[in-house]
Amino acid sequence: MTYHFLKGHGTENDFVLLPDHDGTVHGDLSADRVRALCDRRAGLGADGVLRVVRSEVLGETGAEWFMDYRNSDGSVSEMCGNGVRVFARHLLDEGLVDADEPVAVATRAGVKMVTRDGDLFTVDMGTPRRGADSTVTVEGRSWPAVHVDMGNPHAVAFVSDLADAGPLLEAPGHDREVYPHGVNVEFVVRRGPQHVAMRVHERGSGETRSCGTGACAVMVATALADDAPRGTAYTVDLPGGTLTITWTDDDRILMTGPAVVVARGTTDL
Ligand SMILES: N[C@H](CCC[C@H](N)C(=O)O)C(=O)O
Repeated sequence: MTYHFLKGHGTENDFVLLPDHDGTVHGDLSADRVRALCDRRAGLGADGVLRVVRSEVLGETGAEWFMDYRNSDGSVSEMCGNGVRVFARHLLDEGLVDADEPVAVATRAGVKMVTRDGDLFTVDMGTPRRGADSTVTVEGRSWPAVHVDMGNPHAVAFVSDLADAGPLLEAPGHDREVYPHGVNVEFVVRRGPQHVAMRVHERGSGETRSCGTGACAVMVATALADDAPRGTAYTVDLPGGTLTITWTDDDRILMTGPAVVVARGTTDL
């Protein structure tokens, strides 16, 4: 069966978007099909899939549109920060939402509000939650890991050099009691005041060029270490680009970055 897709990315964290407004095209979006779509040789290639479906179809509320996010291994995740910017861009590009209002996107981690300013999109990522800290390991080396939950789980490790994380071809060792459903692991170095750089091994996708929720988790861990006042903006450099993250006075995380749609087409996958 042939159907439409779009390809987009946010700081080179890339996604296949599947319009499925009434849920009748991809209602049975299986892990196998997600893996086939994300395959970078035999498929379209992506870090994940964003299914575009009306919330009512899934019994969700809070916003007209629901971002059904899947990792490239087919697993389901609660939230995707770079993805929600691309998702909001798509809704605006297609005239599916009022361009004069913030875009509301329902997700498994609640409703996210997205505002556009030219080529930049700002997402209210909600309130970060701290969990039990632990340790992550790579090739026999270990580091303390700060536990930040952005609707999905993160373990943030400060390292002296991003190369310390090694090739990141497999998931870093982590405490499965602290992270029973797996974890996104970020490695961070300082670049200056309110300025860090990171790499990430994503649960279900492997090392990616960027991770929006991961950048938020990194900012939270760094701001806590700095005892930074609320309202301080941090610059987070990722292999795929730069995001600006702010922790507001009312304890919410705002993430600002680009979102582009690079292709539209049809596929039989
Ligand atoms: N790339 C996404 C994160 C996906 C998280 C997913 N790997 C998980 O299992 O939580 C982002 O921009 O936030």
